[in-house]
Amino acid sequence: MRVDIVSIFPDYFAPLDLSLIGKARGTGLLDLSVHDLRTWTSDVHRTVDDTPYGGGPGMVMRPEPWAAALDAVASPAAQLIVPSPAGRPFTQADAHELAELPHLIFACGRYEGIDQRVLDEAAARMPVREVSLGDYVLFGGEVAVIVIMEAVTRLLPGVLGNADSLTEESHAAGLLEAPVYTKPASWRDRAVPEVLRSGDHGRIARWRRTESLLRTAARRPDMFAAYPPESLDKFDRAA
Ligand SMILES: CN1CCCC[C@@H]1Cn1ccc2ccc(-c3n[nH]c(N)c3C#N)cc21
Repeated sequence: MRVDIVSIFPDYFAPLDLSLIGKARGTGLLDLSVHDLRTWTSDVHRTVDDTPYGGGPGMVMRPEPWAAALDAVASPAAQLIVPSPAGRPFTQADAHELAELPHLIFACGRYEGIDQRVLDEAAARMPVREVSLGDYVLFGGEVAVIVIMEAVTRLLPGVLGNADSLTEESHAAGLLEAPVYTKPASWRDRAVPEVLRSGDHGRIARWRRTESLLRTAARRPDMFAAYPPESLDKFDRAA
């Protein structure tokens, strides 16, 4: 997978040199380039913003540098991902869709956002997705891109050592994952649930599913309501 990120703060993406994303870059699973939008400015001050038409607070990112940047990094297979508080909520399903694509371009907005004509112009030649991480306001798109990059990269074949972990985790099966435990068996007078130390894999699987269902019902009624009724086991904590 090829990924191009365009931002006025390219150093924000230093974390993408670390851990499994850094390893994926090193092994060639991920071809990631980070670009400074100011590369495509033409004035001595390297200006990327200007006052908003119609008035209002703050500044808006000018279309010319963005158009030149997108021209420079685009390819026939590219899709443009634009983080925005006005975007559609980004979900695990979106992560799976993006992980299947050959080339992603991320446009990181700042200030009050990017001139709308940049997105309109891009949409004339490639798919454009405006996505939001959630109902809160960030300073810009960079943090969202780091989150999306982690959600997508971990789905690429060969990045996770144990692909099984992708099937059991939260949101993968439409449920929140069950609690996890490790040694010691008792810690500050708190014991690990006996079933997890029973060696009875059937009981363990039933216990984990029940815990997932209970957690999802309690914490994410929206997810629980969407869970196919035919998939619901009876709640059996006597696993
Ligand atoms: C604050 N400031 C004036 C109001 C409008 C937004 C602006 C800041 N800002 C500029 C570009 C940009 C991109 C994404 C986000 C963002 N916020 N929350 C999310 N879930 C986001 C995503 N994904 C915020 C951004």
